[in-house]
Amino acid sequence: MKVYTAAQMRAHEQMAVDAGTSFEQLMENAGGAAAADLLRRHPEPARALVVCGKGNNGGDGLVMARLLQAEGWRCDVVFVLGSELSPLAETNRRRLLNLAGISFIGAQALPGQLAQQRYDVLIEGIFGTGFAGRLPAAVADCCRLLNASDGLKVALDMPTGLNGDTGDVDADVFRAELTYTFGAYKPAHIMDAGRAVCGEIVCLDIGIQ
Ligand SMILES: NC(=O)C1=CN([C@@H]2O[C@H](COP(=O)(O)OP(=O)(O)OC[C@H]3O[C@@H](n4cnc5c(N)ncnc54)[C@H](OP(=O)(O)O)[C@@H]3O)[C@@H](O)[C@H]2O)[C@H](O)CC1
Ligand SMILES: [K+]
Repeated sequence: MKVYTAAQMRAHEQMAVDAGTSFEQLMENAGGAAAADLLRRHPEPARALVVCGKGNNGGDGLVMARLLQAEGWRCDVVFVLGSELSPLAETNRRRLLNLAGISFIGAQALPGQLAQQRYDVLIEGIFGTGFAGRLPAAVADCCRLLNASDGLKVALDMPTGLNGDTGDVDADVFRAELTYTFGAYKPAHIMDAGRAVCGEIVCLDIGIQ
């Protein structure tokens, strides 16, 4: 079992890029592998909420949204840390514009939306390996809302509020039922406190060593 810290992930990602795979392709591989597994579990078109931060963890969610909508899913996308995204997340946000089945909802509208709309799947791409420090209040509020909502709770790489390197768990951590991690497990995935908030953990190949 491969277990990589955030720094080791960055090093292996760079090795893959040096060997000819672009960062963009790595993100496509991550979102693509997660979407493929989800589609095997839910072959019928369903309705998903994709909650994104501003980094590449959210970018993985945006790739998933595109691939799920291509299979007839309806995906609502929300950005909880503003609209200034990482370059790769922005590229994948643009790819969603004008696609049937994709709607963008404002972060302010999320509580009302969750009260009136039942989602089959909640995909959380707020923070991954780039997370450090404490959860911002807006993110903690969002995680509480998501935790109280129906629908399969899916975390990308790690549930937001779980530090992948240290295993520290915030009180308002997203409580996932399924965690898709990419390239390798992260230290928190094999710690008891971390495992308790990840649900089933599926490690997906994205083309790094
Ligand atoms: N490593 C790989 O091979 C691949 C990784 N993928 C996915 O990308 C994420 C990691 O993406 P990254 O952009 O590095 O980081 P995150 O998306 O987790 O978040 C970074 C942004 O979050 C901000 N941040 C961090 N901590 C806080 C905090 N406490 N409060 C507020 N904001 C925070 C940070 O901003 P800074 O200003 O602090 O720098 C970043 O903007 C990985 O987990 C995978 O899901 C690829 O898609 C595939 C290859
Ligand atoms: K996440």
